[in-house]
Formats: sequence, C-alpha cells, structure tokens
Amino acid sequence: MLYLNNISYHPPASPRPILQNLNLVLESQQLGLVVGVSGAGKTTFLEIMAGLAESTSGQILWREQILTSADLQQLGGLVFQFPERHFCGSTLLEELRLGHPELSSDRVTEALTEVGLETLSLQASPHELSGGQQRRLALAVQLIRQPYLLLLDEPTAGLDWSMRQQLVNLLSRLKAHWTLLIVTHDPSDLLPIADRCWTLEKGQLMDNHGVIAKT
Ligand SMILES: Nc1ncnc2c1ncn2[C@@H]1O[C@H](COP(=O)(O)OP(=O)(O)OP(=O)(O)O)[C@@H](O)[C@H]1O
Repeated sequence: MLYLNNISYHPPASPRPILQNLNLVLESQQLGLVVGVSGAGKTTFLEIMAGLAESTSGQILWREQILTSADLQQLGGLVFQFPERHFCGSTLLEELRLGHPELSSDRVTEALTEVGLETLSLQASPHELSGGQQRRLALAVQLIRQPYLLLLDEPTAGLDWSMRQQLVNLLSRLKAHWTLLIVTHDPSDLLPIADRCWTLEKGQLMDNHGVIAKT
C-alpha cells in the first residue's frame, strides 16, 4: 500500500509551489491514474515518486515505512515518456542486462515473456522494434529490477490505436503482480483499467471517485 501525506514541492527557482499538499492512497496491485494538462506538474510528481527529486515537505510511505529518495529509487521502476529515446544497448539482451550483467538467460526470457516479446531475437536491436514493442521492452527493463511500484509517464503517447490497446491490455495484466501509478494528459485509453483516478491541476491533486464509478 502506497501513501502520500501532504507532499509539496517548491524549488527555489519557482515563484510558487509546483506540487501542493498531495495526499493519495493506492493499494497494492492496483492501477492509479493521475490526469493533468500540460504544466500541471505530472512529470515533477513522477520524479519525486521515483526518488529523482526530493519533496520539500510531506512523507511517502510503503505500508508503514517512510521512504527516502534512495528507497524510492530502489522501490520504483520509472518508464519515461518516449522510453525508446533512452535505449543504450545495441541488442535486446544488452538492453536488458544493463546494470545486471550477471542476469541469467532464463530471467531475461521471463521478463520478455511478461511483456509479450518472447518471440523476438535477443540479438535484435531495440531500435528495430515497433513503437509498441519498444514500450514493452522499456517495461521489461524495469520488471527485471523487481520494483514494488511501476511509474509510467504517458505510456500510450504517440502510439496508434492498435498498439495503444495492446499496451493497455499488458498494463492490465501487470496489475496481477505490480502496483502501477501512471500520469497522462489523456486518460481515455487507461480509464477502463484504472482502479483509482486523480486530477492534478495547478499542483493540486483531486480524487475522481465519480469517474471510476461510471466506468
Ligand atoms: N525545478 C524547477 N524549477 C522551476 N520550475 C519548475 C521546475 N520543474 C518544473 N517546473 C515548472 O513546474 C510546472 C510543472 O512542470 P511538469 O513538467 O511537472 O508538468 P507536466 O504536467 O509534466 O507537463 P507536460 O505534460 O507538458 O510534460 C511547469 O510550469 C514547469 O515549468
């Protein structure tokens, strides 16, 4: 269970807080969706959740444990918007083994199977894959780290309808084992599989009970 208690973020360079007193509870193996327009603070929110930025005040807890930024870096698996721009390996195997050179072939195959890429050659280049396959590969890279929390920034952005649907089905399946927190400006594809939904507006988080109840 993930808890955010009054998380605020006000960097010195900003005249006003970018995030203000965010409160949120997300149960394990649920998918939480944070919806906001451009500039609402979505990426900043994910950076704090992934331990890449430190909140100015407030607490993040997993079960009863208060998490530091270092804990969050360990526990969270962040998939960037357009993760394909961050691939470094020249093959799928290299990409999956980055930072884990000791990883067994079985574990690599298991991760690819989890995201539906098991039929691809481990020697293929990540850059040869389709947009949807690249997003799956980015997810597999995070799954290998066995994070408690998967954090995704606009996971369906830039994909065509069929690839978006395949990715939504995959995210829905991943809920069986992982807790997911997703930020997006366009919730239409993801709302049907969301368990919780919040709107982030000018740095403030509002709970959308009604939206989920209608789906
Ligand atoms: N370190 C910082 N110092 C000052 N201002 C910042 C800092 N980081 C973000 N901001 C500002 O905070 C606001 C929220 O930015 P953020 O990138 O989190 O929004 P977003 O919802 O992800 O937008 P988009 O969907 O366009 O990526 C923006 O106005 C941005 O300029």
